[in-house]
Amino acid sequence: MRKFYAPASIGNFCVGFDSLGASLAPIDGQLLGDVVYIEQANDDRFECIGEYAHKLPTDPKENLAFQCLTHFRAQVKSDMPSVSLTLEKKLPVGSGLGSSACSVVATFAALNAFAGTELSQSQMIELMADFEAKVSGARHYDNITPCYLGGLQLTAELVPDRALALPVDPNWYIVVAYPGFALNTSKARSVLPATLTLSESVEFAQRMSSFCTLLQLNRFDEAVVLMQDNVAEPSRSPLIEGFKEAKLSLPELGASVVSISGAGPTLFALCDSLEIAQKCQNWLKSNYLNEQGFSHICKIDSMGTRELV
Ligand SMILES: Nc1ncnc2c1ncn2[C@@H]1O[C@H](COP(=O)(O)OP(=O)(O)OP(=O)(O)O)[C@@H](O)[C@H]1O
Ligand SMILES: N[C@@H](CCO)C(=O)O
Repeated sequence: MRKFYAPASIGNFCVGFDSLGASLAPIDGQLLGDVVYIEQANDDRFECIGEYAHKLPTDPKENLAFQCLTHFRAQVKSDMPSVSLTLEKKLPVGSGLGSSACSVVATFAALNAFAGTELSQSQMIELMADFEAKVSGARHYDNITPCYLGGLQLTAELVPDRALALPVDPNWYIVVAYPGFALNTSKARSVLPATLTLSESVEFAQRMSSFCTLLQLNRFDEAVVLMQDNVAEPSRSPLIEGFKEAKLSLPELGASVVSISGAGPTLFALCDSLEIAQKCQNWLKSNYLNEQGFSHICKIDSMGTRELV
């Protein structure tokens, strides 16, 4: 039996709507992401287990991981031996942590390794993005590529090889807080502005391009100052109970940035010390999470999807 783990990620990373994404590694070593188990079998079998399995449709045909298996057999390797595939669903659905991307990326990574197909990185990314597009209502790569490759990625159709890794400040701590309720990505996309004015578009381009360039120059503190989301956050924040209060309170505790992770409702706070991160996490535990919620203090994961041994 082989096991593949795909980590959670923060889409948009505040300043790069649909174009920046960061992979997450909790500092306590917990696995925050989905795991796929694969082994040869007499016929194709699929099972979904884990803490959030009950939140997914019971019909395997409606599970993205099973759909990836069917697609891989039909389009990539029809003579692949039969497999038993198990998805351990460890991330809540509709969380803003790239939950569907985790299932898709872990499954394709497992199938590619099991079948020995050795698809190129670009082929893998395209396969994965096709499935992300099915559920979120738009083709975007900002959960797929950080989840697959690790790191903070500038990632979009126009980006060479779909992804360019950016340097990150080794001092950054990222507190993620999932409040305990779901927000469907397609719903969170339906409230977005249909158009941006010329000045809004120019400001977005200036922020994102300067942010990426400053990271390349290791001028991290100046990059962080530019982290403001004028594209998605204003229309999405009313959908997320408690977000506005957190956005006001966490900077008083020292957070450098507070923003929505992906489509929400998970919130992330970027902090430049562990002490600040712990204070922010305590506040979030008392004021943002319900009984189903959770929070982790993370670093940016540098490994992406990997086989667990
Ligand atoms: N293995 C799976 N993992 C996650 N979602 C799945 C899976 N299989 C099917 N789905 C369905 O896909 C949809 C995913 O919705 P959505 O894009 O809002 O969630 P998400 O990917 O979990 O969100 P986010 O990227 O914000 O974490 C849901 O309707 C869910 O039932
Ligand atoms: N960039 C996507 C991420 C979805 O998790 C969005 O904000 O809708």
